[in-house]
Amino acid sequence: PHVAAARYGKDNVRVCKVHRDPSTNTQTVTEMTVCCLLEGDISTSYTRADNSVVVATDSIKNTIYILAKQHPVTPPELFASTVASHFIERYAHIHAAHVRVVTHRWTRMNIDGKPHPHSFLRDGEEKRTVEAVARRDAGISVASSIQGLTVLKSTGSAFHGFVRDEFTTLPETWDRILSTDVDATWKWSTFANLKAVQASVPKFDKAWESARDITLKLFAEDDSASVQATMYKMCEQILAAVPDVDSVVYSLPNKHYFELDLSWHKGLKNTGKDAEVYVPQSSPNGLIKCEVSRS
Ligand SMILES: O=c1[nH]c(=O)c2nn[nH]c2[nH]1
Repeated sequence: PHVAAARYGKDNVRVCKVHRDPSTNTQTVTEMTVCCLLEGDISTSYTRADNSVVVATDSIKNTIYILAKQHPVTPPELFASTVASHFIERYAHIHAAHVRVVTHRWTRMNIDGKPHPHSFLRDGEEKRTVEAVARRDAGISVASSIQGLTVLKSTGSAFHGFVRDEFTTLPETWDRILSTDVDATWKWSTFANLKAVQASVPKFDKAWESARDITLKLFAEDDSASVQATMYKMCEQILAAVPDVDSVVYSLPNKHYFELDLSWHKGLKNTGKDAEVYVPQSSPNGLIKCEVSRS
């Protein structure tokens, strides 16, 4: 037997960085959870108990804090690339570094109609996530995501015309509740090196805002024929809005809200056009995935 693949490192490294701007007496908070896994000439640490090739995961954790102190932590695309590049540059026997940065929401409070200088709120568990992979002599691949953005629309969603056979019980509908947790990823064209990522810094926040706005606008306005049809439109519009992105990936659970027949109670009408009271389903859920590439 031989080691077919291996990577190791530290997961769930929680980082909070406070930026203080004395000129405006305003402070900004960035909180993230980092995972950093290394690949390279490390097989002997598995096969021969050879620890001489192991950069301890504790040292990886220390490095993440030091780099957070010495370098910008925003946009997350830059920080993830900074961390990944560090390990390739510093250790000749490490050939790839996989870094995931999950950023949490700390939205500045508006107090009496004014942005507060140093107070923030967690307005949702939605995450902005980045995965950067730096490979020796092969540049840096960066994928940006929105995850856990939970949305619901109470109409404007239909699902009919699907396969009807001896396995089918689902009634067709022209008007249903649609709810999902958005998981959207846009994959950037490979960056040659960290300098190339730094040169693209102005594009990352704009791309995230575009992807988020496109997702919410289409979710709200599309007269949805299915999750599939609506998510494809989201992919198309993100590709059109962000030229440096090669492909877009969506993974959307269909979080069902079932109609409830109450007619057994004195003929109470609560289905179809009379539906008002629904039963939210925890499980099972539909799960609809797609990747749409530019060419
Ligand atoms: O939007 C939907 N797509 C599907 O594939 C599906 N299957 N059941 N309900 C569904 N809704």
